[in-house]
Amino acid sequence: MAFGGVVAMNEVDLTVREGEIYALIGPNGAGKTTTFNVVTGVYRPTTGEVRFAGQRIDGMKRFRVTKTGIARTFQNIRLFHNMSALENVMVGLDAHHRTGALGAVFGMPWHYREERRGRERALELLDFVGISGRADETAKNLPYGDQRRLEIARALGTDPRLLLLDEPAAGMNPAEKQSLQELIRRIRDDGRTVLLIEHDMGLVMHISDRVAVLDFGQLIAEGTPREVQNNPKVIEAYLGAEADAS
Ligand SMILES: Nc1ncnc2c1ncn2[C@@H]1O[C@H](COP(=O)(O)OP(=O)(O)OP(=O)(O)O)[C@@H](O)[C@H]1O
Repeated sequence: MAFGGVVAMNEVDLTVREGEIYALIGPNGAGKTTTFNVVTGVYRPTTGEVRFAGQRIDGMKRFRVTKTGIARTFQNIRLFHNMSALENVMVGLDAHHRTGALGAVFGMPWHYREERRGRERALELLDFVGISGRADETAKNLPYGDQRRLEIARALGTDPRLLLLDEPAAGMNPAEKQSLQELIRRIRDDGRTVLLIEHDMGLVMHISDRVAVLDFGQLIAEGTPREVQNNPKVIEAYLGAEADAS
């Protein structure tokens, strides 16, 4: 993936297996978010392919990618700040509803039935992520950790086979990180695959089945957490980044 002269990802070849928790790590600017954007249809890769469950998805429009079974959260939380937690999840579900706005305008009975079902499903999802007690609170008033959970609930609303989480632990305290870790495991145990960008190495090394390391747009290592931690190229990339920052 190139942006003018900047090659953000260069010959990155990754395979995420069904049912695993796979982490993408690397110093700032390594190409992690770009990878998410290429997978989810925000960018069309300059060259190369993206396949999901055997199907080519590179260059597909974002809503089509969603329909194939991929959902994501963002590094900077993107919620409807003035809506309640419940409404935020329901909006995500609406994309999959049959009747939509027309049914609402004409007061169709099936619309109300679907709305009731949507409400129930949204509550289930809030319960799953552990914030059902805050369903009616306005999103912007939720504590930061709960806003991140709400984003995950909303992403799960499309019933994805693959969930991409962009720095889910950012800004969380240790207790919140611990329960996030459990939540990510439950998402996987629910039959979904998780692809994760995360800077918190403790969390990454605890929950990931495999880890890929990007540096300057190149894939420099891939393997189990232990393999990656002991890889000299990885150690160098991180130490180099620290030296640059100091
Ligand atoms: N739309 C864009 N236009 C131009 N350059 C871009 C664009 N998106 C990303 N880049 C460049 O691609 C490179 C990789 O950026 P990316 O955001 O993917 O890194 P990252 O690994 O996610 O970093 P961070 O951990 O800081 O979020 C950077 O040099 C960035 O400036």
